Amino acid sequence: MTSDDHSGPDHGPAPAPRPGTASRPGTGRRPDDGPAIEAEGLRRRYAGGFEAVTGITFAVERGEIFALLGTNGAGKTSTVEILEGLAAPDGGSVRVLGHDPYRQRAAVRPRIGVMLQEGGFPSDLTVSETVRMWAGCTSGARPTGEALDMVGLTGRARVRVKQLSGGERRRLDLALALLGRPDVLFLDEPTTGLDAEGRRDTWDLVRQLRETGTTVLLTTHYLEEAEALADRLAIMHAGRVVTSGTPAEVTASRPARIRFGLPAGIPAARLPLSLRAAQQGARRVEIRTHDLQRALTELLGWARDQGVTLDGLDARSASLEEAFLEIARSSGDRADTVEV
Ligand SMILES: Nc1ncnc2c1ncn2[C@@H]1O[C@H](COP(=O)(O)OP(=O)(O)OP(=O)(O)O)[C@@H](O)[C@H]1O
Repeated sequence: MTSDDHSGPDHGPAPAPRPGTASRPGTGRRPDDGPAIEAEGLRRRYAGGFEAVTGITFAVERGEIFALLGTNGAGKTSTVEILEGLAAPDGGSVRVLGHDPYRQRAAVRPRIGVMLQEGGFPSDLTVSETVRMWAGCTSGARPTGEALDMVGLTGRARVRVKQLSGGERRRLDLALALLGRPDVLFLDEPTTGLDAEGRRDTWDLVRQLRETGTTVLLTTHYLEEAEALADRLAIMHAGRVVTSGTPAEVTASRPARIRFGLPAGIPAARLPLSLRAAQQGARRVEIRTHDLQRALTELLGWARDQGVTLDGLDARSASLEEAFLEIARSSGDRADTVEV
């Protein structure tokens, strides 16, 4: 595969010289200054005119883990493919390590690692043969043993790819993306199909890569993954970035939630006015609040005074999942929920 080949699976850096460090025309900035990834007003249109990415802007700083989240069909893959240089934007601009990843592919490709959703390896090769094959067209590749060790596949080196489990294939994909010691690593749903331990191992590896200065852009449907890993994130919906920031920033504006059940014979209407949430007769009550401590204190005080046991009491701060669901939901709050 050459560095200009835009077709098929494309994991690791291809052989090419490292890019020069001349200033970029018009910016006065050297390619090695500034964010690792910059997208400005980025658009992607498919045949028939459907616009999957409708002018998004974001930046990923060097050495940062950045998660791109979104509903199905939000436009994540369409965006990432442009960042990886696999497609040209239909509007706006994109820079990876200071270069246009599509037009200046030879400068960018050797410095990025790509883990696609579907790896597609020759299935008759063994794991170590596959890694050696990719290493053969990667300049400065890690030794095969090191790459396999990083992803926990050392014990499977002699196994044919077709005999690997889905999770093991994801790990092999990751090993190939890491082969060329990339400065920027693109991970498209890296832990899909991995068991809980494999997922944790991958998280540890991604954190170690950040320690050594690697920039990581990942897409994931696992919100706890984004919460655990991402320094910053963006949530996409219908081709737009709806919100972005640190996980704490994204959840900060969302209300906390208290849930409980009332005993039979105690209608929700008996709750203090400031907490009254449920319709008459509803058993499960959900209260949303921007002042969790105050609302909880009031609720517990009321329950004590009334001698009421709150069944299954559960109070929690807003999570990324809630922020995400709020964005994904087209309708408003449920009828038995109130914000206080
Ligand atoms: N080759 C294509 N031709 C036409 N439309 C496409 C093409 N690829 C993707 N789309 C459409 O573009 C939109 C965005 O798709 P994309 O794969 O980027 O979303 P995504 O956020 O990665 O979704 P998912 O989470 O389901 O993987 C979807 O409506 C999809 O149907």
